Amino acid sequence: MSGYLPEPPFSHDSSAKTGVLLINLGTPTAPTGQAVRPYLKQFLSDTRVIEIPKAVWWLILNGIILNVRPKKSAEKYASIWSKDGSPLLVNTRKQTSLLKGLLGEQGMRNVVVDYAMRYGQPSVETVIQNMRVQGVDKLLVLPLYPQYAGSSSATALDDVFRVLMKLRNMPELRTVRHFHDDPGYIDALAQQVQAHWRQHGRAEKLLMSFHGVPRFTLEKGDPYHCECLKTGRLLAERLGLDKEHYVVSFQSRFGRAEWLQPYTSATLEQLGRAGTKSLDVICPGFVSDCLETLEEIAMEGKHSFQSSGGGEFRYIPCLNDKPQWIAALAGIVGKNLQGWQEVIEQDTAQRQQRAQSLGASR
Ligand SMILES: C=CC1=C(C)c2cc3[nH]c(cc4nc(cc5[nH]c(cc1n2)c(C)c5CCC(=O)O)C(CCC(=O)O)=C4C)c(C)c3C=C
Ligand SMILES: [Fe+2]
Ligand SMILES: [Fe+2]
Repeated sequence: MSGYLPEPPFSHDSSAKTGVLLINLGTPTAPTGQAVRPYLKQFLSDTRVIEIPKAVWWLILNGIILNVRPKKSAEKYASIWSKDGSPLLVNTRKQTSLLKGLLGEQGMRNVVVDYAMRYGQPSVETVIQNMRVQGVDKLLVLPLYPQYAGSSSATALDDVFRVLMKLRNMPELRTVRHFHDDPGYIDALAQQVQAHWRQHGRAEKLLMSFHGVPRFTLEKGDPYHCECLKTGRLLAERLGLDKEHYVVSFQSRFGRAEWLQPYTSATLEQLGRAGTKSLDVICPGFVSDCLETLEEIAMEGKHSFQSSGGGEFRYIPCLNDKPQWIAALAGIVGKNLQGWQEVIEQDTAQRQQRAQSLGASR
């Protein structure tokens, strides 16, 4: 038996299509220890995420972490869970359907848009197979992480490559590495901050908190840190903020190793101790609100800032389903589809002509 996945049935009639596959991290199916455990097991078994010798990590993961963390994480998930499910999933689903609508309005025919999750469901394999059944033979993959990191974007792309290795008839492939300095994305963030300022006024400082990664990854050549700083600088420039009025920090430290600094938690405490009267906080590295923004920042972060002496804490939501973000996403997709759409349109026109002339000769 070959290790290939089945090929979709061949159809002479189906015209070729482009697939746009958005990939996000994934999230548990329920805010319970039982549901969080397999999610964490898959996530934390990824060697792009945990770079400790496999045998040692296996013991720590199975002996300690998977016995303790699922219950604790589940309590945190329960505090942010919505009636439609995990915010990360709900937001990713909305973004997908809004992007599909906008690309259609922009006249991009024969484009199939869908999302998959790196960990959990829907899996990359299921979604790619489903796209192939719909006639997709050109695939654009866009990990929903503005800044490239080995532990986020690269592992999402690994998943795609693993699926392609199992296909006899591979689609053409393009990948988006990052969009940390894309003008549409920076502009969407700036509009989000400005809308918040119009509603609540402007705080003393703006804190931009990005997800952290271990510090050694920077030393070994991962560009993530530089890309976060660049996003921060571009956003500050776009908002007209000078260096005293904004701070970039890194959150979500996992384990004992040093991660990128300054840590968000320590920064919030310092700002609180320094008597900061009001603070705006945004998480520009997340395009969807999720556990790390809604619980760790908007709840825990607020508490540590205020209990250290800080004043008003105003969390600015992620881009989620904001029209300016969906427009930016469509712009990134459009740029990356250049050339392909023309081929598909020519192909469709030729098919139609052939069908017409066949009809006329009958
Ligand atoms: C924004 C990009 C992300 C990078 C880079 C990233 C690296 C990274 N994460 C962990 C460990 C955990 N992260 C967890 C949640 C989580 N992480 C991201 C994004 C990035 N992670 C998101 C969007 C989320 C939220 C998921 C949701 O369901 O809402 C978790 C799970 C929650 C918990 O138990 O704390 C872990 C664990 C590491 C180790 C790492 C880089 C090495
Ligand atoms: Fe993470
Ligand atoms: Fe966290």
